[in-house]
Parts: sequence; C-alpha cells; structure tokens
Amino acid sequence: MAAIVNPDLDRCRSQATFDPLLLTYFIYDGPEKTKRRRFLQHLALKESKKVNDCQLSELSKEEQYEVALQKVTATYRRIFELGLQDPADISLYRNTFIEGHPFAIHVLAFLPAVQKLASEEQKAKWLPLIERFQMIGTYAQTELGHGTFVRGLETTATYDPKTREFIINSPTTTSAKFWPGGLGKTANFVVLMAKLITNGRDCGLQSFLVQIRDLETHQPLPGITVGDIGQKFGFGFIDNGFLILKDVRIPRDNMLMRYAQVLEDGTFVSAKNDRLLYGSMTLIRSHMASACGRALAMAATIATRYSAVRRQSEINAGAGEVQVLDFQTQQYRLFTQIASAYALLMAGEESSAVYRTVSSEVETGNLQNLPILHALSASLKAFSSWQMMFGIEQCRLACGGHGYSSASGLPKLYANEVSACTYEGENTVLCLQAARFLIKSYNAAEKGEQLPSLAGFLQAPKGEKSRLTENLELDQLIAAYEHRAARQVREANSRFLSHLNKGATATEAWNQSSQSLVEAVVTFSHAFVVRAFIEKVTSSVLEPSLSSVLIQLAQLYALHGITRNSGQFLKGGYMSDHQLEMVENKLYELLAALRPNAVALVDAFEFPDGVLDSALGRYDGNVYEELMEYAKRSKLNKTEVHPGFFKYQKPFVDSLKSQAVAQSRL
Ligand SMILES: CCCCCCCCCCCCCC(=O)SCCNC(=O)CCNC(=O)[C@H](O)C(C)(C)COP(=O)(O)OP(=O)(O)OC[C@H]1O[C@@H](n2cnc3c(N)ncnc32)[C@H](O)[C@@H]1OP(=O)(O)O
Ligand SMILES: Cc1cc2nc3c(=O)[nH]c(=O)nc-3n(C[C@H](O)[C@H](O)[C@H](O)COP(=O)(O)OP(=O)(O)OC[C@H]3O[C@@H](n4cnc5c(N)ncnc54)[C@H](O)[C@@H]3O)c2cc1C
Repeated sequence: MAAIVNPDLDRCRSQATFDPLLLTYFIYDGPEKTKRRRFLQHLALKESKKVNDCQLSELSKEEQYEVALQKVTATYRRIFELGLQDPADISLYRNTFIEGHPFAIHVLAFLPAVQKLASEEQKAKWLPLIERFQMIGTYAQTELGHGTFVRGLETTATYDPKTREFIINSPTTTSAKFWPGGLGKTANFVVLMAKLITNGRDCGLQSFLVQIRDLETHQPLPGITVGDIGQKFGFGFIDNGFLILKDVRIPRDNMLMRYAQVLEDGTFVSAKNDRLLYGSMTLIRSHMASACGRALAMAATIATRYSAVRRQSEINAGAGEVQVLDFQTQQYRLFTQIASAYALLMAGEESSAVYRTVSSEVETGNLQNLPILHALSASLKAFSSWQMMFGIEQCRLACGGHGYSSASGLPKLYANEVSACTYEGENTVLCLQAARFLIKSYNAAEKGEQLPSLAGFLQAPKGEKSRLTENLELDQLIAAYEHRAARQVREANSRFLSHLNKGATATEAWNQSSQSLVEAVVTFSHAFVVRAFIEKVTSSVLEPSLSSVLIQLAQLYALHGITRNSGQFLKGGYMSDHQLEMVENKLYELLAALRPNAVALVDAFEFPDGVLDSALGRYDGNVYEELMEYAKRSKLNKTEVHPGFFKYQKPFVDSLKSQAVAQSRL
C-alpha cells in the first residue's frame, strides 16, 4: 500500500510549474540513463537491506567499520554477479548500497594511481588483481609531519643494486604515513610516496607498490607497523591508518615506472615532467565539484521537504500557522542552496570534461594544458567544497532543533563531507596553487600574449561599467563575475609587486599577498561556476516551462553571489548603488517566484529515502511519526530504568538527602 503523503508536501508538488521528470532527465542525461539509474538504485536498496538494515550513524566506530566491510563486500560480490562494467553504473550501485566504506580509497585512489603511474607491463600484471580485489590498496602519501608540502615527505626508498631491491624506511617519528583511508585494517598493499635515493643521490619523490600484509593471514609483514588512527570528526566507517616501515625490501620492479625509472645498475632516468606524479590527485580533484554538488543536493532535499511539512508561527495573525517554507528568510536560506547544488553539478560536468580532454592530451605526451588543468581542478575543488560545507550547515540550521538530531541525516552528512575541504589538498593551499597560474596568465595578458580561454577574461579592458539592467541579462551576469575576478587578480598582483618593491623576496612577497591571492582564486572559481551554470541551461534544448525555472535558478545563484560580495562588484564603480539595489530587489522577487517550484526542484534529484537516510527528508513527509520512531529506538530506551540510576544517580541523591538531614540537626 502506498504511504499517505503529507498534504502540505503533496500540495507543494502540485503547485510546480514544470514537470520534475523532465528536470530529472536533464540532470541525469536523458530518459534511458534515468531509467537505468532507477533500476540500479532500486536493486541496490533492496539488497542492501537484506545484508544489514542497521543505520551506521547509530553504531560505534568499530561497529560501523564492521558493518561497512560486510556491506561493501556484499556490494562488490553483487556487482560481479550482475556483470556491471560501466564505472558510472558501478559507483551508482555501490553508493546506493552503502554510504561509505573501507574500500573507498582502493577504488578512488589506489586503482587510479596504478593506472596513471605504472608502466604498461606493470599494469598488465597488477590491474587485473586490483580490479578483482586480489590486491586491496590505499594511497599512502601523507605523513604525520607533512601533508601539504609533498616535497617535505621523509619516507625513503634506497636502491640496492646488489639485490636489485629498494629498502624502504620511515626514518623519523614524523615520517610515519598517517591518514590513508583503508590503511588501518583493510589494505594489504599501498602505493607509497617516498624519496628515492639511488647511487647516493636524492632523486626526489617517486611512487612504489609495497605489500604490507600477508595475503592469507592479513598479519603485517616483517618491518611493517600498521594500524588505525582512531576516532575522527566523521567517516567512522573508514579505517584511516598509520604505517611505519623499517628496512622493508621490495623488488626494483615495484617502483611505478611509467614516467621515471631506476635501471638495474641504479641509474635514475627522470620523468619528462615531475608533476605527472601528482596525476591521481588531479583526477580526484577534477571530479570533486560534482561530488560536492551531490552532497549539497541531498542536504537541500532534506531541508526543503521538511520546510514544506513544518508549520510554525503565523504570518497573518489568526490566519493559522504557515509552512516555514513561506517565510522569506527560509526561502533565502534554502533556495540559494538549491541553486548552489545545481551550479556545482553543472560546473562539475564542465570540469570533468576539461579533465578528459587534457588527460587524453597528456596520454599522447602533450603537456601544454597541464597547468590549466591543475589550476582549474585545484581551485574548483576548493571552491565547491567550501560552498558545500557552508550550504549543508545552512540547511541543517534551517531545520531548527530537529536539524541537530542525527535523525535528520544532516549532522553525519556534514561531518563526512566537510573532509573534502582538507583531503586531496587543503583548500587554501590549493587556491595558492591556482594563484600561480592566474598571476602568470595576468602578466602574460599584460604583455599582450594570447591566453587560454579559461583565463581569457583577464584580457578584458579595465575600467568597464556593468550594463546589467532589470532584465537580468545572463551575459551581463557572467561579465560581472569575470570583471570581478580580473580585478581581484589585478589587485593581488599589485600587492605582490608592492611588497617586492619594498624589498621583499619573491617568496616573502607571495606570502604577504597570499590572502589577497586566495580571494582572487575564489572569484575566478565563482566566475567559472556562474558561466558553467548559465551556459548549460541556455545551451540545452529544454521544454519552455523547465527552461524558465532553470534560468531563474541560475539568476538566483548569480545574484546571491553579488549580494554576498557586493563590495567587490562595486569597486571602481563597476556596479552602481542603483544596480546593486536592483540586484537585491530581483533576488527577493526570485525567491517568491521559485516558491511553487522548490519541492519539485529537489524531488528531481530523485534521491531515494534509503540514500537520504533522513526522518526530515522523507519523500512522503511523514516526519513526526519517523522522529518518534527514531527516538523510541534510542539505545537509552532499551531499559525503562537505566542501570546508571542505581549506580550513580540514586546514591548521589540519597547522600545529599542524608547530608541535608545531618545539616538540619546542626
Ligand atoms: C572521484 C570523486 C569522488 C569524490 C569523493 C572522494 C572521496 C575520497 C576520499 C579521500 C581521498 C583522500 C586522498 C588524499 O588526500 S591523498 C593526499 C593528497 N595530498 C595532497 O593533495 C597534497 C597537496 N599538496 C600538493 O599537491 C603539492 O605538494 C603542492 C602542489 C601544494 C606543492 O607541491 P610542490 O612543492 O612540489 O610544488 P610547487 O608549489 O613548488 O609547484 C611546482 C610546480 O608544480 C605545479 N603543480 C603542482 N601540483 C600539480 C599537479 N597536480 N598537476 C600539475 N602541476 C602541478 C605547480 O603549479 C608549479 O608549477 P609552476 O607554477 O612552477 O609552473
Ligand atoms: C578524511 C581524510 C582522508 C584522507 N585520506 C588520505 C589518503 O587516503 N591518503 C593520503 O595520503 N592522505 C590522506 N589524507 C591527508 C590529507 O591529504 C591531508 O591532511 C591534506 O593534504 C592537508 O595536509 P596537512 O594535513 O598536512 O595540513 P597542513 O598543511 O598542516 O595544514 C594546516 C594549516 O596550514 C596551512 N598551510 C599549510 N601550508 C601552507 C602554505 N604553503 N601556504 C599557506 N597555508 C599553508 C593550511 O592552509 C592549513 O590551514 C586524508 C585526510 C583526511 C582528513
């Protein structure tokens, strides 16, 4: 029997001015892919329940790890049985089956690292084993003492030409590998980043395949000390680990030799470009905007549906309590996050496309566009994870008290996803990497050189004025963002030059202008996302009712960014006070215009309840019943009177009672 849908939520759905199914097709690339998506999700949820129906967030870290391991092994067993081949099908099926798992880094970083860094011969030997989980690995780069400054890593791999082996050591406390996902208890191999020493010479960082555990007993191999790093902010289901190596010998063939090699006699043959070693980081960063968009879309779905169900306070006295979604402040909070989620998803598609193009050029030896890819992937990773972090928290706050309950699904979403601001490169650090590219491009533009299209906006004439009118022309919105980015880059560059002129060295001057550089990079990413969003909705063939809603959403995204950063748009008189006021008025108008479509806009993501895992975000809106059920399931309710009452509370109360009697006698 179909569940009865909350009437307020039902009414919201009926108010939509477009067909959400068409939007679903737009998001997931057409009816065929949507159909396949639904089929795989349905299958995965059904089977996942059969394996273990408990909720990870209600378990201890140790229990979460075990359940996650149970589920991920079941997931992959089914993936092989079903014969799923397409990586998109596999990740959809897996991500529906289980929210997170200890094989994550095996799949997302270890496998790609071997694909990118191993020679053809090595790939032929290892990839079939890795793909069938006969080798389970992680990407062991970060150490206790260094994560950001990769050149500071201390693990050594010293080549011994007599035995044709590398001897791997962690020479200091700070050189212990620390953080790799799956290292703690799961992996039996690592791709290890270590300083290569051959013929007495330090040849810099290289990657090595190192076995750390016995394949049968799973015991650490001689010379290996390995374990889990303990409780974290989130990610209870992943065993991030530490690893200390002492005189561990591996064959020469275990250096990943696609780019650089060590010959049998110890001669080092360097790579064409050292940065190719960082290829697997670039790969993950390039896909992170989409992942952040998805996480934010989940949070927005939960908070929007709940805000349609939740009634609290009156707008007109005596007219009855309203859905909290009717408050303009709630609309501002949520609709701007719905818009951000769509924006990140579109920008993610664009960034993945740039990755595909440039990486296929790199495969053929053409490295010309590698700096562009590095700058885009690094800056967009930072921008999208920051927007997601802020957005999920806004959605949680928008749910009031119940947003603080784990039943909402929002605390765990935040705790897990916020790590994206740190892993694959700390955000600020990545912005500073992208800043190098922007400053170089700016100076090239000043010299009249032709720039790659991504940085073409730096060539726009200075001193322009915004031509944005009441009609909110989309090209003028893009122009405003690009103008702002060009200006911020110019300002950061001037700061850098002024420190140089005052006698600072180049690196000191860079540090003294680094906050300004980070802000410039944020404006660059913001402009990229605005352009990607607008271009995607205007270049797609869409039914007019859908097209107009998506254009409103893109406008809202752009206007919101202008109001939040108005100072940067007003600088130099680019925008006038009048234009800014118009932007604000238009933004408020858009909130009202989008109100009837809010629920449909999040429904179109089609997150199944089993994936959202939220009492507040349920499709049927039966929020209160579910919250009560959740409360009743609390482990504290297993007994009517908790044993702690007799152990602590009663003796305490009784002791005060007798003291009170004694005192009254004094
Ligand atoms: C699939 C999606 C799913 C999403 C969910 C995922 C869940 C995953 C779960 C979690 C998984 C977590 C897994 C993990 O967390 S794995 C660990 C991740 N760790 C990091 O990301 C460390 C961050 N640090 C670095 O990347 C480097 O050390 C930096 C870059 C900071 C400095 O380094 P270094 O000191 O050596 O460099 P330099 O500053 O002298 O610059 C030198 C030159 O090199 C260029 N350069 C630098 N980098 C690149 C590059 N990549 N491609 C191309 N070029 C690059 C650079 O522009 C410069 O060029 P130029 O300006 O001189 O011309
Ligand atoms: C959940 C999670 C999973 C992870 N998984 C893996 C994994 O699988 N494999 C792996 O190898 N690693 C992994 N890591 C480690 C991760 O990649 C690093 O933590 C990350 O790269 C940041 O490095 P750090 O910890 O050294 O931070 P630090 O660099 O010490 O950062 C501390 C502060 O210093 C600032 N800072 C540092 N350098 C500069 C600079 N040059 N300029 C300005 N500011 C600077 C940063 O902005 C930050 O504010 C994981 C981390 C987390 C949290």
